[in-house]
Amino acid sequence: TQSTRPQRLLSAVQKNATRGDPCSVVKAIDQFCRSKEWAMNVGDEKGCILDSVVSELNPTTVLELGTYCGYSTVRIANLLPPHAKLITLEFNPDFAAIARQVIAWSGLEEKVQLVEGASGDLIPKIKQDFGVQTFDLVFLDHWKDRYLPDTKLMEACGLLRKGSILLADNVICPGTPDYLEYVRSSPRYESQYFKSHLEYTKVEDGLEKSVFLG
Ligand SMILES: O=C(NCCCCCn1ccnc1)c1cc(-c2ccc(F)cc2)cc(O)c1O
Ligand SMILES: [Mg+2]
Repeated sequence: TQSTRPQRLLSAVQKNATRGDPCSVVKAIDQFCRSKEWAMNVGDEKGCILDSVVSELNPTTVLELGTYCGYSTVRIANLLPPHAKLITLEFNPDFAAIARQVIAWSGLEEKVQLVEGASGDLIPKIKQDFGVQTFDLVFLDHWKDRYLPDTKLMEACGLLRKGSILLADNVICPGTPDYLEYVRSSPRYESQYFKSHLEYTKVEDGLEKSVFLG
């Protein structure tokens, strides 16, 4: 039977990266996506912007919406302090199965909790089921039409506090127009656009960083 792109990406990690070395896992995925097959990881260019936001914030609680193969999960977890926790939600069980193996190969399982399911169903359960009260950082990288409803849901569930940071991928390509309009016009957010490119291409894309003002 035919392998899937996530399976081929995982094979490239297991072949070219060193177990327990998150940087080599990130490098192996970027090399695979540049030289073999494009895949929808945040990528190296936007990944550097992600790294700088994480490093500056030094978060202890992080929520990632959209794990895919775990590329950004590994980038973020690699920069977290010892007892910090990253919860990552993935709807697609095939993606989740690959991501678990990529995260394990990087040796960062201790810092990561991957939960399978729909963000709309899981977000209201986070406080009771995962022992997190609020998130210092949320990385949005799942279905683009879920960014806005899930942001409103996180507000309603009290998962954001004054100073919480939302960092959203793909605000230009594929685009999240309703979300962008909301965080840029709402008095409850201070937003900033980081211009970049769609992963592994010359197409414009960028990250929107929005601080929740409470
Ligand atoms: O759709 C994307 N991500 C969501 C994947 C499914 C999420 C499932 N899920 C997880 C949790 N809840 C639901 C995405 C797409 C593209 C892209 C850009 C150009 C193009 F021509 C084709 C594709 C680039 C990205 O960087 C992306 O992130
Ligand atoms: Mg993305």
